[in-house]
Amino acid sequence: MKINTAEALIQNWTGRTDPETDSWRWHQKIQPVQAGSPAGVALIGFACDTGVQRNHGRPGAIHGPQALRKQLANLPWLQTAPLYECGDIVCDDGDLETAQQQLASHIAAQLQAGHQPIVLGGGHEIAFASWSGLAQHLAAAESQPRIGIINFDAHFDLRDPQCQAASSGTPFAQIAEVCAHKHWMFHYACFGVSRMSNTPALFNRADALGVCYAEDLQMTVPQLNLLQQRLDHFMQACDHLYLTIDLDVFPASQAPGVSAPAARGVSLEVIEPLLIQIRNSGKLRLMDLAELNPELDIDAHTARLAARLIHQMTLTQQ
Ligand SMILES: N=CN[C@@H](CCC(=O)O)C(=O)O
Ligand SMILES: [Mn+2]
Ligand SMILES: [Mn+2]
Repeated sequence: MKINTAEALIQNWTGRTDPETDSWRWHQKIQPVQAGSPAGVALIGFACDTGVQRNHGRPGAIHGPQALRKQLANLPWLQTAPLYECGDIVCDDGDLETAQQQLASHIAAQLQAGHQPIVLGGGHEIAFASWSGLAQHLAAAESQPRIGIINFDAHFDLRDPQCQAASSGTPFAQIAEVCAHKHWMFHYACFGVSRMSNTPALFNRADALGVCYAEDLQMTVPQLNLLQQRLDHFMQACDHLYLTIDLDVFPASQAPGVSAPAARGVSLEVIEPLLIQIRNSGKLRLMDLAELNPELDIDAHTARLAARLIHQMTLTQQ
């Protein structure tokens, strides 16, 4: 495990500079986070594909944070909250568990400082670390925090960690185990899950754990209203939201740069309004983006899509 510091990474935030007034871009606004920085959005990288490798996927997500920052750098600045670079946790030695612990502590520290972290993955093993960071932070003030996990994903990622090493396929089952141990509710929604990409054993585990899910086939524009009602109902039962977006939820034509591209997928047309609903709920504490694999991307389509989602989620409610 190693750390890329915020001060080192800030040098990489370069891009176009325009002569007109009111033409700021992200690379001109981002600052390295410091103790006492006013509350803002805190970007943290998790450069890791050890979980994908353990899950027999295609490596490359370790380069995700760098590719994503490159696309974020040139976005026009429409945001109101300050934006901070907080560095990378790099898992370069196969020791996923240590890297996850480091990321969790880093996230908890940023939350404690009043920031809203956005974590740039990295394989979906990021989710166990992200949730653990939020849990650490909330446990300091609440005995039984009501956390809702919203995952946009073609997969449940509920593989049994008792039968296999922790990986990109196990994070939500790991979280369910920790919740059971702590007597916390496990409130998990998976939007976009595909019958073609999950065995019946995983659907059965989802049912046993009371997971709220919408299949890719149900996630169409005519169904959007119903999906919004279901999302609203899910969000009402919790106080804090952790949003995680596995980019393989999108059709392969929109997101080719992932380990396991979707044959069908769910279109941005449907996902974006749901994300805006989550943003506007006032309960979102933490989000991450998982599975961006620049080595498999085509003309950075997936990285651009991921950057758009981050842009959208950091806008103030209109
Ligand atoms: N995070 C990925 N999870 C999927 C990967 C599936 C695949 O590689 O085909 C899973 O374990 O089900
Ligand atoms: Mn997936
Ligand atoms: Mn996943």
